[in-house]
Amino acid sequence: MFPGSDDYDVDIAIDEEDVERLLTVMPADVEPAGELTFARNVFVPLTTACRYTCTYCTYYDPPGQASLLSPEEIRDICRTGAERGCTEALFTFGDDPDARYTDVHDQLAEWGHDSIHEYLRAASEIALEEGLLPHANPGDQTREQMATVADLNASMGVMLETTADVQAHGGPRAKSPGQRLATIRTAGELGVPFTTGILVGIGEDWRDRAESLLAIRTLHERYGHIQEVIVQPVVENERWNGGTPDLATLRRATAMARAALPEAVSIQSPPNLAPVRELLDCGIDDLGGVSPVTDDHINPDHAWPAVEELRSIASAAGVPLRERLPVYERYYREGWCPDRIEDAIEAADEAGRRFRAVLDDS
Ligand SMILES: O=c1nc2n(C[C@H](O)[C@H](O)[C@H](O)CO)c3cc(O)ccc3cc-2c(=O)[nH]1
Ligand SMILES: C[C@H]1O[C@@H](n2cnc3c(N)ncnc32)[C@H](O)[C@@H]1O
Ligand code: MET
Ligand code: SF4
Repeated sequence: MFPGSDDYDVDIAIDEEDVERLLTVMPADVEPAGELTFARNVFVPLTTACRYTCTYCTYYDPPGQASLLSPEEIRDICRTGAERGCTEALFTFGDDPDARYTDVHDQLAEWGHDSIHEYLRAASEIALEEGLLPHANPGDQTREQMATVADLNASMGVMLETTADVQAHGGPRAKSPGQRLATIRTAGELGVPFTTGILVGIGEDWRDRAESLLAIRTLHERYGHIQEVIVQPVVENERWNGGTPDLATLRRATAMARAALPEAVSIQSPPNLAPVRELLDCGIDDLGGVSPVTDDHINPDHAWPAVEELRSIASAAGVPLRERLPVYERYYREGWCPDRIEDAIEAADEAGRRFRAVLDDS
């Protein structure tokens, strides 16, 4: 059905009638949300080594030049974040650095790790020790890789981006939609609360957007694990001059996401990349993770707004702003969280950091 589906044994059939219905959805057809949520995080870019070469991405460095954060650097970032009231350590970094990056491999081996996932496990331990809840998005993951870190993560994520074969993902080192769908499925099988989303403006058309959202819905219907769907505009940078979607496109794509997913699944718009004030009537109910401490290392030209700005946005929408944890409340209540995560939430409360109050503040 989707490019690469067979390679990863992904069995998702999209109903043509559902596609047609989504293609008619406009902003006026969706209900605005009753509140806006956000999370406070620190961005921990473990490595800029990446197996892929997405043409819109300035994050990755070529072999020989890639960075690798040391355990001490990870601890420093997490400690500062905890001191500044953050709840989440966002581990998002280059996808599965392979044998092309021998220097990265050698450094990991010197620190006693066979793979980036083993290192991610160690990094998640550090975050927990410093009082933060890990949320890892290392891109595509095998079941074995995800299982290596799942018990130390409050939630995990990968952007589906698109189910279409687009040139931006092309070339010899191409992302495969089938592999990304398989990653989202694996999270469902392992019971990991999950964040995903679409990247708008990378060469996909309206039908591709509808099919991508329906593929996410299908996996959520099977496992119930999708906590939020990000509708993210691609933004220009020194590698990407393919433009950013115009407002009408972004409004329609956001409304389409709202219409495609059940109400319990949040629709997130990133306030440093998208004109969120113009999207408030398109069904968004979450503003994602913002950091008082670190840059958005993926889009460093786009600074996070301060929480005061989020408050002003919510007030423009006439709805309350509520802080949340990286794991959504219902998953915590329904017992999805691994023991270590439940313990960390409890320990934060005992230390006066009130993680449960963030959950309860609804
Ligand atoms: O699951 C993901 N979360 C991403 N997040 C996290 C997200 O905004 C929230 O922290 C999650 O909603 C946690 O629930 C980002 C946060 C940033 O600060 C910058 C970039 C991203 C990108 C992603 C992403 O691709 N996937
Ligand atoms: C964390 C997510 O950031 C997205 N990402 C990478 N480069 C860009 C860009 N130029 N604009 C917007 N999003 C981008 C990818 O979809 C990745 O999954
Ligand atoms: C730094 S981009 C986010 C993580 C991963 N490389 C991906 O594209 O999915
Ligand atoms: S978007 Fe992620 S997978 Fe693509 S090149 Fe950048 S770091 Fe690698």
